[in-house]
Amino acid sequence: MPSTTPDLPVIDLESVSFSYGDNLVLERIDLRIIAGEFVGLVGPNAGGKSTLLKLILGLLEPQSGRIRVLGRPPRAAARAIGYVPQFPSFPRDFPICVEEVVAMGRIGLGSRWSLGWSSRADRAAARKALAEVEAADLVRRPIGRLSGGQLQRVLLARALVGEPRILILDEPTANIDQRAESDIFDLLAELNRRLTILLVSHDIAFISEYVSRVACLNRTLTCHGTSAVSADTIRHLYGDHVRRVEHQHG
Ligand SMILES: Nc1ncnc2c1ncn2[C@@H]1O[C@H](COP(=O)(O)OP(=O)(O)OP(=O)(O)O)[C@@H](O)[C@H]1O
Repeated sequence: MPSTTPDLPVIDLESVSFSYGDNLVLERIDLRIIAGEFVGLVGPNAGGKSTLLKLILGLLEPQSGRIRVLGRPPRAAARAIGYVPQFPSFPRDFPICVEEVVAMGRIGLGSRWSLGWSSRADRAAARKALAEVEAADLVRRPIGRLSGGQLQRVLLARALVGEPRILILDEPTANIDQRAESDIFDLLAELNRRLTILLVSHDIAFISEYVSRVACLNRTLTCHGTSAVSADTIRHLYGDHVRRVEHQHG
């Protein structure tokens, strides 16, 4: 895989358009993310955020334009991406423990699963990833018995267990309280020391404290430095009726 140099964007979209049938969801999107950036992708409901992530992950193909991830077509680079989906991609009442859920993040990375169970190496990698997200104590816990914040940490560990170079997260803090949200973002700031991060959020005010750049998506894309994410930007994106969410940190 080509190495990440300052000249080679980690994620590069050139004039990408995508429609579901005749519903044009993304129009001529240009987005270039370089190594070490932490980009927040914001926008209204149905603005196309999840669709854009699916294109970068190689789960969808654009009708026009070009996407490169680490210089390669998205599918060829999929192993370099750790993905935290908007909702858990497994039933929460599934009778497995946290360690197995995290180890599943190694399926497809050459790990040897037999009869549906992970190898010793996979479980060791899972415990390492759980320690990194400060959730080592949850290792034997059934997945259905976690709080929202704990579940998000476990899903983050699952994304990290394949040792990706890029982390993509779709609304990772949607259903958790503010304290847990701050903790997750502190963790992401730490991970950003070695990983490039692209994160979808509804909460512009909150993420602008953490990210290096905000990309605003509502079928077309506009990018701002974090300081430019003003009340005007929010009004332009969401309309006057949308309340700006304020958070207290400290
Ligand atoms: N599989 C699909 N088939 C048809 N239309 C879809 C599909 N997935 C999404 N859409 C439509 O595409 C548009 C963009 O959806 P998308 O999920 O990308 O937006 P979003 O910005 O992530 O929204 P939200 O913030 O509500 O999660 C919406 O109008 C949605 O109804």
